[in-house]
Amino acid sequence: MRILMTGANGQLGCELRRVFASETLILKDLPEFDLSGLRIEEDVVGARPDLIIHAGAYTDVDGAEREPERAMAINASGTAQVARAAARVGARLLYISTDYVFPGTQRHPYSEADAPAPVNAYGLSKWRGEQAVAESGADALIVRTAWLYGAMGKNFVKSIMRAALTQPSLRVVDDQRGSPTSVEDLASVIKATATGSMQGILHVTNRGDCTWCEFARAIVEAMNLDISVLPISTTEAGRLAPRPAYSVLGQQRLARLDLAPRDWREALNQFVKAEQALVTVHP
Ligand SMILES: NC(=O)C1=CN([C@@H]2O[C@H](COP(=O)(O)OP(=O)(O)OC[C@H]3O[C@@H](n4cnc5c(N)ncnc54)[C@H](OP(=O)(O)O)[C@@H]3O)[C@@H](O)[C@H]2O)C=CC1
Ligand SMILES: Cc1cn([C@H]2C[C@H](O)[C@@H](COP(=O)(O)OP(=O)(O)O[C@H]3O[C@@H](C)C(=O)[C@@H](O)[C@H]3O)O2)c(=O)[nH]c1=O
Repeated sequence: MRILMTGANGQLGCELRRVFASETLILKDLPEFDLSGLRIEEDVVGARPDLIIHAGAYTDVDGAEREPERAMAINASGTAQVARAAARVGARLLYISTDYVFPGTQRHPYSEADAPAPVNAYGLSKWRGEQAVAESGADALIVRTAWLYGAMGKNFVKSIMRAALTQPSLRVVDDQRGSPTSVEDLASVIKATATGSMQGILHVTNRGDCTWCEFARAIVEAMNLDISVLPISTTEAGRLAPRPAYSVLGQQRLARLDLAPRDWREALNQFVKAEQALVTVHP
């Protein structure tokens, strides 16, 4: 199978390359492949893929608030080109989207049928991307995930692990709730749904939920460190972009497929141990 991956050098892209290593991979990322450019559709059509996994995106949430047009060009217009190309060549398309499409006003998990209403520019641009995928007529599955971490690239787990080794205490937001997700677990669900006929939207996260502060405490605990993690409010954190206060994604559709991933703590503990082992071997 010829698989075209966008965002191939990102944190999810690196894991997808590992999982799909036995297939013919067409890897796309900056600088040669720029989703904000005008040649994306032709480029993808020319590659004649059977499957497209579209993970490339502008993912800096505060950055998107500063330059919303650029986020929109990449995440919405770029995605529209990828989706049109998928429809033209008859390729199946998996588009990776986010919990940040939801407003966060609910206090029970969002289902695939709930209406998005993003509170920040990143979330809006990703939702526009979803709409373009749905309108393209391609054989497409929108995979919404959340709070991703993996060995490659920047993420919350690696930031907290670094900070915990150098700071006596940490201050972390305690009024936003979501579901941490390991790229390893997400990639195995992506693999399971890559072929087949599932369409529409699928929510995929690790099981369970927490606040960022609870997440940070679990990271510190997994590191066997005894430092305090102090809860703060979103306002105190002073980040530019608003974030949903609650963005837990309901997993009913995933459970029906018998694909429900592990509890977030189990996945996190394994990840932290592996990261620590790496640091011990290569100081
Ligand atoms: N990270 C998270 O917590 C979550 C992510 N998602 C979604 O999952 C997907 C993968 O995320 P993740 O791997 O974490 O993100 P990364 O930022 O690690 O990877 C995104 C990749 O896209 C590339 N990219 C950025 N701008 C462009 C552009 N103009 N043209 C082409 N490629 C570009 C990035 O390159 P460079 O690094 O050089 O900018 C990077 O390689 C994204 O679609 C994201 O929206 C969904 C939920 C949670
Ligand atoms: C590192 C850190 C973060 N925070 C807060 C800031 C923010 O409100 C919250 C999360 O911070 P981050 O900047 O790591 O995460 P953020 O960029 O909001 O993460 C999001 O990324 C995009 C791409 C997604 O799609 C989402 O699912 C989600 O993972 O935690 C602290 O309070 N203290 C800290 O030390």
